[in-house]
Amino acid sequence: MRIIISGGGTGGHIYPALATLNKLRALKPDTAVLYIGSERGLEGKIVPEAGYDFASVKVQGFKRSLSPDNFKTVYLFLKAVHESERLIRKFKPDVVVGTGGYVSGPVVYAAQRLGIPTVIHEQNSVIGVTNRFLARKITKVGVAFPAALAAFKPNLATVVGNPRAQEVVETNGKYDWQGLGLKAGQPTVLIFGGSQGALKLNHAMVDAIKVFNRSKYQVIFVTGAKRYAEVNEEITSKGINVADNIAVVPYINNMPQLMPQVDLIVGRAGATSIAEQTALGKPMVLIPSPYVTNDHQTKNAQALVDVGAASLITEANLTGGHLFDVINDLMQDADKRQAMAGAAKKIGVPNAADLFVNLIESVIKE
Ligand SMILES: CC(=O)N[C@H]1[C@@H](OP(=O)(O)OP(=O)(O)OC[C@H]2O[C@@H](n3ccc(=O)[nH]c3=O)[C@H](O)[C@@H]2O)O[C@H](CO)[C@@H](O)[C@@H]1O
Repeated sequence: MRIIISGGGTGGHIYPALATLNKLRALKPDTAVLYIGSERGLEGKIVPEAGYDFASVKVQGFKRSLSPDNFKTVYLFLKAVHESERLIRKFKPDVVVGTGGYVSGPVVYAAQRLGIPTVIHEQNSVIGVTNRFLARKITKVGVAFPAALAAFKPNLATVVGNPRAQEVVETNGKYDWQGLGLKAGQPTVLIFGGSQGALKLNHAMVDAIKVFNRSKYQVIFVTGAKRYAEVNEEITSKGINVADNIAVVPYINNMPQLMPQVDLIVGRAGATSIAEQTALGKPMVLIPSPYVTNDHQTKNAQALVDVGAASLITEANLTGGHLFDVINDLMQDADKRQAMAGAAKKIGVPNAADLFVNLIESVIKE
């Protein structure tokens, strides 16, 4: 099979694409792959590191207000369609797959213009702008949440879960705790604000370090790569001591190895993170980002709170003290964590990569 895949901007769109490619390669080692991403997104670093050929096009998002910048967005889009057509003609894929983010718009649209089968994956329960645009001419759609089915024409979309969920479930092996300066076999909470880190969560965590210093469990505080320097400055300028049970790090490169090992996960309610955490059956504290389209993270989080898998903190109520109290209560209560873990696991889709790969193969056979 020859496949072009595109998705990017943030990890939530990139990791499902990579998990799909990894599964395809495991099943069919001779699969030829080209990943097309944006020039500025995280994919420019993550994809080549994962060992896939990478090409980039330049795109930017629409501003919600009437802004002259939107003319530039349209111009870049048309240019990216043209460039994608050139890449597609050269690579000759059997199928072109989009996993969301602005960049997948021109790439999948170009394939549609050239009459090549196209598949998109929607990670969220509320369908994104790019996927809404592409849906008009799409061959097949895989969605993570049943709630997203209604956004597509009948029989077009299938629930497949999120391919990255299967990847974290199938990854085993030891984690290098020493690399984080922590110990293996200790109760541990993992705190991260999506793939880019979250400003308010970081501030709250810096305030909470003083109290976490005295806790009997370990804390991994992931700041987001771009925010690492500013978090360290804040820690230093406030004269805060960081005890040995706490690791402050910019990014976790090997999340599928780490996530299964931790006892509680605290973070945003991005769809891909949630898919991983439910498939693994992890108790969660979610602080949904209020800055995303149609407030979809609050909907993602609420669905988990409703089934008893997560506790919710709104960003408006997020302080260091409150964050510590919620985490500390759960870390003292193994029964509660176990009940939440069981509820999470019930809604996880641990075979999502198989399901999505089958969907992709079905359009080629058609
Ligand atoms: C601000 C924004 O637009 N957020 C969206 C974006 O979030 P974002 O990119 O933050 O996505 P998610 O939280 O869904 O996924 C983050 C991914 O990055 C990984 N990870 C994270 C931190 C780290 O240090 N290492 C690491 O590997 C996680 O394990 C996960 O696989 O895409 C999601 C999926 O469409 C959406 O639901 C989110 O609303």
